[in-house]
Amino acid sequence: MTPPTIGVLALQGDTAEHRDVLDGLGARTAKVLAPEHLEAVDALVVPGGESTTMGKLAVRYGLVEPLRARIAAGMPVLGTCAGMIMLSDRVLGGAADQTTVGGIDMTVRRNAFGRQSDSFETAVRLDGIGEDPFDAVFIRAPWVESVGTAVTVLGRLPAEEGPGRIVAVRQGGLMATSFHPELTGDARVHRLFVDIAKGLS
Ligand SMILES: NC(=O)CC[C@H](N)C(=O)O
Repeated sequence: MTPPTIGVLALQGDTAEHRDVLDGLGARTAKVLAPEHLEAVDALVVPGGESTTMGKLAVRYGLVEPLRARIAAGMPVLGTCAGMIMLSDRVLGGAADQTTVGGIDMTVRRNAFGRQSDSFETAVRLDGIGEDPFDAVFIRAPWVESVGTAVTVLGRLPAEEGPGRIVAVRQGGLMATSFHPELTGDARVHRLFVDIAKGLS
């Protein structure tokens, strides 16, 4: 079986870091900046960055409908931070003209943690990556307010960070994290996603 090619949406945000982690896992990666690039990949990472800008660029590059179509057809996608917002069916605190792609039956709150904790790092237990908690970096992150019945919660903030906010989810081949798994030198979130892309998980 040929290994899947995993695209990284390169409109905006930290694309290079995701490609580095995926390359380190031996995955084949490709930049996605146009609809024809999307046709050439088997799975996609939507990185962190600024979801309003990313949404505008996705419209300008004609990627919104192709992305929705591929997601509807079952393409696995990992969305991190702004990427989580892009994959969410409903957004609270979005800009008036916020464009998302959707796919995961959830409501996220944008910039949810407020000024006091704009950025922080904390250990999060995640289903599917083993027992050791993941060192999760949150940067003006969203949290998940609620999920539909088809969504599996993979991880929540630990009790000392508040009332168990959901920060990682999966719905079929779609996976999303509030935090930036590409920044801490721990490839387990990406490994899980590569396994999903290979149909192994
Ligand atoms: N690090 C990030 O991706 C931040 C997300 C950003 N606050 C947004 O709303 O898109």
